[in-house]
Amino acid sequence: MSLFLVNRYLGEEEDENISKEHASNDLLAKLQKKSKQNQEHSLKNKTANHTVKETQRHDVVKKRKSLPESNQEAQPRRKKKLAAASSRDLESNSGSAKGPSDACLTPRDGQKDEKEEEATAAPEAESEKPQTPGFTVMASFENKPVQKVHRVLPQWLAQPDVFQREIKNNLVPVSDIRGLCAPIVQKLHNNGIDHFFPVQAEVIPAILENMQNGLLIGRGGYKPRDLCVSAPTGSGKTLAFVLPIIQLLMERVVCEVRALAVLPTKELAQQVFKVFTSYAEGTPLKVVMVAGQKSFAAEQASLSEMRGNKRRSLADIVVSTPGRLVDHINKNSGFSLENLVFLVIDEADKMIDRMHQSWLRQVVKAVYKTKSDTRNISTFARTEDVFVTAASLSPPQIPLQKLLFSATLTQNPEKLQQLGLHQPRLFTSTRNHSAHVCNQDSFDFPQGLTEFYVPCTLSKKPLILLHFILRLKLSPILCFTNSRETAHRLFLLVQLFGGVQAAEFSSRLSPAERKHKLKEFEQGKIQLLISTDASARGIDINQVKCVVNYDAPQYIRTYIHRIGRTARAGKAGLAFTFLLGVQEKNFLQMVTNAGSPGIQKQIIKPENLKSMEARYEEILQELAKMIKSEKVY
Ligand SMILES: Nc1ncnc2c1ncn2[C@@H]1O[C@H](COP(=O)(O)OP(=O)(O)OP(=O)(O)O)[C@@H](O)[C@H]1O
Repeated sequence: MSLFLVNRYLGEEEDENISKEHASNDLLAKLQKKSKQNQEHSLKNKTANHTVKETQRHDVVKKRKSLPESNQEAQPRRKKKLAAASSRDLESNSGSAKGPSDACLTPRDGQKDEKEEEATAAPEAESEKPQTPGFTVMASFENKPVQKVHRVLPQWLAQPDVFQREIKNNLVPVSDIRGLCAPIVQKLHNNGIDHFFPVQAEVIPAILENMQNGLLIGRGGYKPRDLCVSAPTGSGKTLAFVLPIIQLLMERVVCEVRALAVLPTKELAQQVFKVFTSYAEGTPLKVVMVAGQKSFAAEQASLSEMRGNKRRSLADIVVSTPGRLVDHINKNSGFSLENLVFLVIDEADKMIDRMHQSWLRQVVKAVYKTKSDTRNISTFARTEDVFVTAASLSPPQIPLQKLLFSATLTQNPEKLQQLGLHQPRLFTSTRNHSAHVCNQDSFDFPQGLTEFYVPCTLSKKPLILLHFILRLKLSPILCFTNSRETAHRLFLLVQLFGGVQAAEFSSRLSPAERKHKLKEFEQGKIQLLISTDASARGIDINQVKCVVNYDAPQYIRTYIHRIGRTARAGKAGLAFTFLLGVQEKNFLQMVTNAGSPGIQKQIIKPENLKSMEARYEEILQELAKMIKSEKVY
């Protein structure tokens, strides 16, 4: 019995009574006859066409030689010929094998060369071809205004997990977070933390939910999803990854590098290292920093040691900068990432910009570099599979989960794609994520921040800054310049003026000096820290009341990170940007487009600066001499 009924064409005179075999023989004979007829027919046509084409070509040449014909006259005649040809085709319809595409014509006005004549003449002769009665005039267009195309986000970016931006009114008691173990809760309590900030309350459980019996396993036994977190500056992103990582690794038996946090600068690496160390205290976990603050050999010794002829890891958690990390991957045979489970990419947008250094490719290569001997004895496999299938998970894999954090995370899928994320999940407080259409340069600003811009001239900038400290008592002030030369010059000027405890912070200083200056600033020993963008990102300095953009930042991301050094952890803060007349329009536009809740104008009256002007004129000359002598040495 057949499974499917196949209907076959049996010809017009199908006789119900004849046998199947008989019918198919008949049909075959009929088809053969028809095919023979068609062949003869097409042969005849070819000969006829050739003769007609030749005659046409002769006619065209003759016409050209004798009388020039205007387009207006020629066009209707050509149309008539075509219409006649197509109606003949429709009538005859002799079952020619040629397709309708042969009949497509595109006559153009005002062009009458030999080719065109051929094109119009040929279909006239090829009477067998089916043709459409009308024809489309090409090369003519309507001048419509072009509609703007909006980028459409992939689903994970368009539908994120959204949390509250406002911190103070949305604190979550630590005890409300499921899955946090008692030692971590105790540690938080000791550090004076009884409530989580919104980003922490959302992200910590999301990382913890993949932990089962000390193993990292995603939903349904698959690889866990990678997480991207976009939250305002000072919203507590560091604890959001430090706490779950410590909790998930604290039960480990053998010491191996299982978590790696990569940050763009030494200062940031130092800061995150401190937080990891503080929460790893009292657990067997060892945290090591490799950011170039010590010699390579010293870092090498802190990462691993040789026991007999066996390598032994001395680090569970490594905090690093990309350059030094790549050095250790390539030159330190004792550094292994084969057991890595968490890869934290902090300040992720900055780290994506550093992708040309191919640090991530090197990390991934080191992670999946399992030696053949260990593969045989290990219960778990480590292979870099493009597709996650049941087969690819047998034997069970050691997964690698990527955790991305930034206050200005790019929404550009092309850029994010470079990170090779696995089914990513986005956590954000940004409002515009709800729409499928995105504005790439829109970000969330800290709730407690008040923004001002100060219209000024170049020569009045130092006086306004001094006025802020000496009269308005706004210190401690973190002041940003666009270059280290400006930072240095301004520092010298303020020092010469006197009455203000100032310091500079730029690449002119050694890492140790920079660390020292930051410490003094935090302790309140320095009222004014004049810095380049070296301290703009991620640096968490307690009690910065006020940020001054002495030079207006060129990019919105720079602005957001600079002003984010104040109004941290739900506190209030002020941000002033000095603007020259020519900068005002563009700067205000940039800030408004970025989603700023509002930037107010702050005018400093000239009479408020008058009393400082004489002294200022005096020191300008001294400053010029000082800079000249510095250049000589
Ligand atoms: N739950 C909490 N309770 C009180 N203070 C907290 C809490 N979480 C974090 N903090 C403090 O808030 C400050 C900002 O935290 P953190 O540096 O992690 O912010 P961030 O979001 O990483 O900022 P940035 O984007 O600028 O790097 C820190 O001083 C931190 O100690």
